[in-house]
Amino acid sequence: MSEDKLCPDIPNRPTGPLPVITVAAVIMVDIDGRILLAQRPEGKSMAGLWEFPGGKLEDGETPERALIRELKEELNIDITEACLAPFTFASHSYEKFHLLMPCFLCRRWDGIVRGLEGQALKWVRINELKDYPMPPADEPLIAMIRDFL
Ligand SMILES: Nc1nc2c([nH]c(=O)n2[C@H]2C[C@H](O)[C@@H](COP(=O)(O)OP(=O)(O)OP(=O)(O)O)O2)c(=O)[nH]1
Ligand SMILES: [Mg+2]
Repeated sequence: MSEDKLCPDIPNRPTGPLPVITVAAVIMVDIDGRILLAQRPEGKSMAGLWEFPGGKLEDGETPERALIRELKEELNIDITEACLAPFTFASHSYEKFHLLMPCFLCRRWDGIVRGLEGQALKWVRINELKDYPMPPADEPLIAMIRDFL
């Protein structure tokens, strides 16, 4: 048997176990097909990068409940579970944790989007997404969104 590996190890990948953190995210699409990005504020990890709205699940919370809560807290809008369509997920090892991020699509919400936590918000066309640097976990999602929209 050859020792050659079909899938070589990714360099610099930590070998010890990483805590798995679940973050729910939503790709909000407006009537013109633009997508909402939020900029991570100064003082947070990955500050300045653009992300899909959402956040970490609290104990006992489903991804859908977490998004309903986060979008109210962060964007001042109301959404319902029925308007959250499971779309894809990201699974990515950062240095200190492994991110598991279920991503939903949402085209309907109540209220006007407003950044309640001082974060910059931007409605972006799919072809412009490349101009907004995103966390590494998000990079594979861009092609999936482009294929879908
Ligand atoms: N909401 C969101 N988070 C993302 C995306 N991509 C990505 O790597 N993340 C990471 C950044 C954070 O580590 C985590 C989001 O959790 P959070 O928004 O509740 O985190 P936080 O800023 O309160 O806390 P932290 O980053 O200081 O740990 O997931 C994304 O598209 N949307
Ligand atoms: Mg958040």
